Amino acid sequence: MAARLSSSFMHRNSTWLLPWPTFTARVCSRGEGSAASAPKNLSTFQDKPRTVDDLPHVSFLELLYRLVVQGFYSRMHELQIFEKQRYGPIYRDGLKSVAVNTPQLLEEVLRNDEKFPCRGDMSLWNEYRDMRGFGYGPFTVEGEQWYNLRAVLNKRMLHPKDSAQYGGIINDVVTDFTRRIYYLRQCSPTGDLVTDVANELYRLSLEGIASILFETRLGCLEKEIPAGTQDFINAISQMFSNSMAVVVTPRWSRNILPYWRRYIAGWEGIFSFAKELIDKKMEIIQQRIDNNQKVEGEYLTYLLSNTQMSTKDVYGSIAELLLAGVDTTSNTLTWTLHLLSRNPHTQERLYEEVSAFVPADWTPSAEEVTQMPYLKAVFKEALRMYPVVPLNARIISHKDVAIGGYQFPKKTSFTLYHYAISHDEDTFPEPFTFKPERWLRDGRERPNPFGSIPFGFGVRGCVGRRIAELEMYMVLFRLIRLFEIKPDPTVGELKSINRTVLIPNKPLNLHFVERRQENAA
Ligand code: HEM
Repeated sequence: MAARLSSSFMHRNSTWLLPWPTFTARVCSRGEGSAASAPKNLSTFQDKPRTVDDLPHVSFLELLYRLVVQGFYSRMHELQIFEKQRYGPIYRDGLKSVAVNTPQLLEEVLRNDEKFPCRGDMSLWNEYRDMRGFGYGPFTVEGEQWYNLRAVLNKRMLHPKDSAQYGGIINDVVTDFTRRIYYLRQCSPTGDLVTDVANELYRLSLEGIASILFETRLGCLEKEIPAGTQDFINAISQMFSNSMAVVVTPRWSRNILPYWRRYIAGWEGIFSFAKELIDKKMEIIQQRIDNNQKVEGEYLTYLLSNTQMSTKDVYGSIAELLLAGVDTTSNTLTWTLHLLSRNPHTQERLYEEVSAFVPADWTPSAEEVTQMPYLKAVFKEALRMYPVVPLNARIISHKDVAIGGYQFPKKTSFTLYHYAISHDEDTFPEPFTFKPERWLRDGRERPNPFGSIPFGFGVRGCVGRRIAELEMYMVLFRLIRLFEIKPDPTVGELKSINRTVLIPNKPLNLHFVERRQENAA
């Protein structure tokens, strides 16, 4: 348990990480198995139904050995592939959850999603909210309350038409970002190098999501980040970096050791920043109401004035949306730029699509960028190779289920090994090669849709998907039209490490060579 928790809350290289839930639900078992065994065939011809006891399983000690001695701790996504080779498509993992790692089994699990799907225990996050009387957000709330909250949050966000309304705001942010890229290039010795691109994309993503949620600009793309915004970024970092210590140290030590205090201080910083912006917006809305003026605005105004949500619930939801939206989007963009820099032919094909699509001096609208098949295929493929959320979970709470020919009682926890699935050789030949063409609808056979579902599935799937896609399409469109992106040979090979989201193991530098000739043409 601690291992999964720690992986979920690690902090590194100034990257702040989204916690995926920890699993407290155990597989209900009729008894412990003995040694790890070889995978068994999923034959349906057998005397009695197979149960969890018939599954191959990994012991906790073995998991510890792999993580600590074999060094899979930072490469838990690679451990998914290692275990798949050793134990087969379905087995009990070292934390006693049922691991599935083929598109077919993933589909079976997710088709059993209940009305209120559950990923796992979020009590560490809930504790702070309970202490301060803040409401729960989409990550922390469960059951019917979650369902009602999503009904509210989904509006103005989930449908492509909803996200299109933010096209103007996002384009403004992207314009500032390209300006910043020009500025950073100028400061570099070669005149075109941008160092630590992931950090720049983090600033872009935070600015983008905040401008939608708060309807205000934070200034992340200015030369110097404003102090209040920097405090907020530091607070996120502080909360995540102390989470692991809080989990592994006993409750009685909370007043003695510094971790709990720091962890809570991190949350205080996050909520006080969000609260200040929300309170400001409420004042503006109230003034307009008092003056009999029409209340107009984007997401926050909608939550505050058009829904039955209490202010404390708005605080909870906005904070969680903000935390969920930044690392995911920025790391996806980082991997995409990295892949394009290493694949000039792909980049050229993308440039052809981009430059043929709208006139050179034209800023594309949301409708326009979402109609570009190759651009979309590039992101689908980047997310297949680097699914920023490499692992997810479901607890089937209220019914017994049959998955892969095995019977499982209710409350069984399933771990969804997305990294292994999206590198499944049968579904994706040459799984480690970047081939956006796989995803084109040009008559070729398309891969199993469950082979890569980077935004999750069904009613509990990602609420920010359309906004993230729009932002990523818009920024890539503009960058590719302006620049040819080339690798910095001094960086060497970039590897992915797992810090809940997949991040690069070292800073990525890229050359942004201006396509001046072509732009002028
Ligand atoms: C490339 C960007 C992103 C990726 C790959 C991504 C991926 C995911 C995944 C895999 C899940 C879990 C879904 C499931 O369990 O089926 C999720 C949930 C969630 N995401 Fe995203 N996400 C991204 C961007 C965003 C953004 C921009 C926001 C905020 C605007 C956001 C907000 C959320 C929230 C609130 C949840 C929890 C939903 C719930 O439990 O009901 N995400 N995301």
